[in-house]
Amino acid sequence: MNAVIEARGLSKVFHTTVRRPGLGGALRSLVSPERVAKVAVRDVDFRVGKGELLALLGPNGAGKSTTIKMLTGILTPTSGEALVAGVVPHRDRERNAHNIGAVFGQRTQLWWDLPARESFAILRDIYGVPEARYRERIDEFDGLLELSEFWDTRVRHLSLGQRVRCDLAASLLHDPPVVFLDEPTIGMDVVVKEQVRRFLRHQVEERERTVLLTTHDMTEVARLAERVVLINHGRIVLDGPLQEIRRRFGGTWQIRATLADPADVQEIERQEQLTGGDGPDSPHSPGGRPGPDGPHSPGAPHGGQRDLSSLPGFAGIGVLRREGPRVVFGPVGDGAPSVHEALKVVIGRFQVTDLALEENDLEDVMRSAYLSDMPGQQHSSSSSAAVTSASQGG
Ligand SMILES: Nc1ncnc2c1ncn2[C@@H]1O[C@H](COP(=O)(O)OP(=O)(O)OP(=O)(O)O)[C@@H](O)[C@H]1O
Repeated sequence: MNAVIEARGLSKVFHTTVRRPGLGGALRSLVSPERVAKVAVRDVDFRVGKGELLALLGPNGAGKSTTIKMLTGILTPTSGEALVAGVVPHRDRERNAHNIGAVFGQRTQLWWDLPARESFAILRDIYGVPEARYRERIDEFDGLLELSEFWDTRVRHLSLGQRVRCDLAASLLHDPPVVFLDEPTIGMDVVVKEQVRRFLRHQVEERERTVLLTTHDMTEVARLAERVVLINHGRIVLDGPLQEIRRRFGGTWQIRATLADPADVQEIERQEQLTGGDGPDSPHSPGGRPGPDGPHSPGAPHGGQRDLSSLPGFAGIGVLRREGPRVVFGPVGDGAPSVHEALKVVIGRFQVTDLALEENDLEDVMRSAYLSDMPGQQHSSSSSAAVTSASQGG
């Protein structure tokens, strides 16, 4: 992959002065200030290719904004290197500014007392955008974000959703190949969020921009990101496709199917007997929906019980429950496929008359992923996702 954004061993340590409690403590702090080092980002490596949207995810205080600030040149890394469109951001801020657009959801780059139209004209002049190009882009952005209805309103009077739409358009006026978005849709209503997501998809798919996005909104992640980097305590704990994260931390899907062919039902019965299953709907069968803790949760089939792995293509797929021809398939073990892969296998092998899917909510998946990043926990490695075991950072 030809990387457009590259972080190599990127680290940032903040040094802050702590105030001791009480009046005596305050006086002592004045005379001999106590300095503490906070490692916000440690040894972070990732690459993002042209036309790729990567979601940088992690709990509060994980180090996402600090990483973005180093990649935009706002902060200088303590060690390691950032390279964005061939430029080291903090060393060549001017060239970097021409290559990137950035939106920090909580702040604006527009002039508070000017109407949006005038802010845009100033940015056009700063970046030297030719008039014809400027018109073209404004038309494109207006078509996607409906800016003209508040074009002449002072920025200070815009609603949050209107202001962020303006900020998004403003950040792309100079046609940068790289865009950084730090929680761009925070506080927006669902309609505006969807509009912004369509806009971002357009920028990635049609304009081949490279986008690095942080968000706590899992719907956003599901709609926009194919690949995610998960950061916790300043370290990368996982870098891989969203499907891989679902598989690893949220292997709790179910496929409910009614088999049309009695021969298929017999085949399943045979497999159940072969793998030492307790038979359909025994008191020992897993019963309800597996828990949110992944394949090893108490509800998931385990230890080969009702495992269908010996059927071609069924590795990692088992029977959770069965009542005659009505079968509930679910994941078995660490190598379980995603619900979409499993669905292909099930309908490829069996004729079904009735089908329903249930997949774990992405919020639950991410909660499991965040919680799994505890000292002493090891993630097993995988072919399609680079996984690093992380210890708790300071
Ligand atoms: N200027 C600073 N001085 C000292 N510590 C800082 C500074 N900026 C950030 N930190 C600390 O670095 C850590 C990472 O913060 P950062 O803002 O990067 O997290 P984040 O993942 O973006 O969190 P959130 O999702 O809450 O925005 C936090 O512990 C934070 O307190």
